[in-house]
Amino acid sequence: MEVGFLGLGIMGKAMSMNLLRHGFKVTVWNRTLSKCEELVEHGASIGKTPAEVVKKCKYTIAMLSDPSAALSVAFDKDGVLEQICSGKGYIDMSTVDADTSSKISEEITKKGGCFLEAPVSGSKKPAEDGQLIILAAGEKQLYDEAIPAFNVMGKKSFFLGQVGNGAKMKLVVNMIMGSMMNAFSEGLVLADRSGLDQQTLLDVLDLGAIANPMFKLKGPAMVQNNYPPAFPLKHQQKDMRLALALGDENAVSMPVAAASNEAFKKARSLGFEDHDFSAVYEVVKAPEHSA
Ligand SMILES: NC(=O)C1=CN([C@@H]2O[C@H](COP(=O)(O)OP(=O)(O)OC[C@H]3O[C@@H](n4cnc5c(N)ncnc54)[C@H](OP(=O)(O)O)[C@@H]3O)[C@@H](O)[C@H]2O)C=CC1
Ligand SMILES: O=CCCC(=O)O
Repeated sequence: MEVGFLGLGIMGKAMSMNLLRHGFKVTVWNRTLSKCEELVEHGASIGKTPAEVVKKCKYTIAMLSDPSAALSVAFDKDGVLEQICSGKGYIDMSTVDADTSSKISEEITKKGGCFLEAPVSGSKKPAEDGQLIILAAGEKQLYDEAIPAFNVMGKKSFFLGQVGNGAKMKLVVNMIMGSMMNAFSEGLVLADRSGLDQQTLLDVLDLGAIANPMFKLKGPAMVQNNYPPAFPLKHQQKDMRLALALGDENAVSMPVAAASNEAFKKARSLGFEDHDFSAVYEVVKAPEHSA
């Protein structure tokens, strides 16, 4: 199966590498073209523009930072829309809001192409290990055709119906995750300031009802003030912002998420945007601190 892949950041690089490892023919494009080189060493071809990739491939996947990047790659000069046509599918796996996804879907469909949104749960390591959770919505036939690729990139795929449902599900999940990270950070600070050992807190948490892979993975690094970027904080803040907008649209009051968003915004303004999102711990610990 020949697929195009647009966007070779933390996630896109790992996902496209997995496709190559499993025998897919992959043509890659990245805004910063030099990032394509490592993939080429592993057998990928390069497309000079998103349009060139779409022209060459029946299926093209995108994994881009945010709504403005997703719109730009689809709509701008040399973008996806220039070459999408009947018989071709476009699968956007970026985390965006439902409106962005719907705009892209509408224009792809007008040109005769098929569209699927398919954001993912899971971070750098699950992407490397092909263990993502795929939250797809849109054209069911394209979903069925994409299953061989999804099976390589993920451990489970959900088909959630009409375009927008995948985006919304992803934002709900990340809203919960961002709020949990803030509560976890407060707990680590409270343990420390009240004279408890933080490692013991991690051990206690890991044995109880609120044990979870995120605390287990990030906790030991956080207590060492170490935040190697797996999920960049700027993207978590984008997801909190988009989830809060979804809350506004649906008149859902989310004071916990709103307070968490403030902490992520503060962390961004202090220079932690490219650190892992667990760096929000720095703000909870010492709001006056800077990176
Ligand atoms: N990291 C994670 O744990 C997870 C991330 N996600 C989501 O996946 C998406 C990608 O995340 P991740 O790989 O971590 O992000 P990165 O910041 O590592 O990569 C972002 C990618 O988007 C590209 N990009 C940014 N702006 C533009 C633009 N205007 N035009 C074209 N390309 C652009 C970048 O290109 P360039 O290299 O040129 O900057 C890069 O390829 C995001 O939506 C994120 O929320 C979802 C699940 C987990
Ligand atoms: O969007 C990023 C999600 C990160 C994760 O699920 O661990």
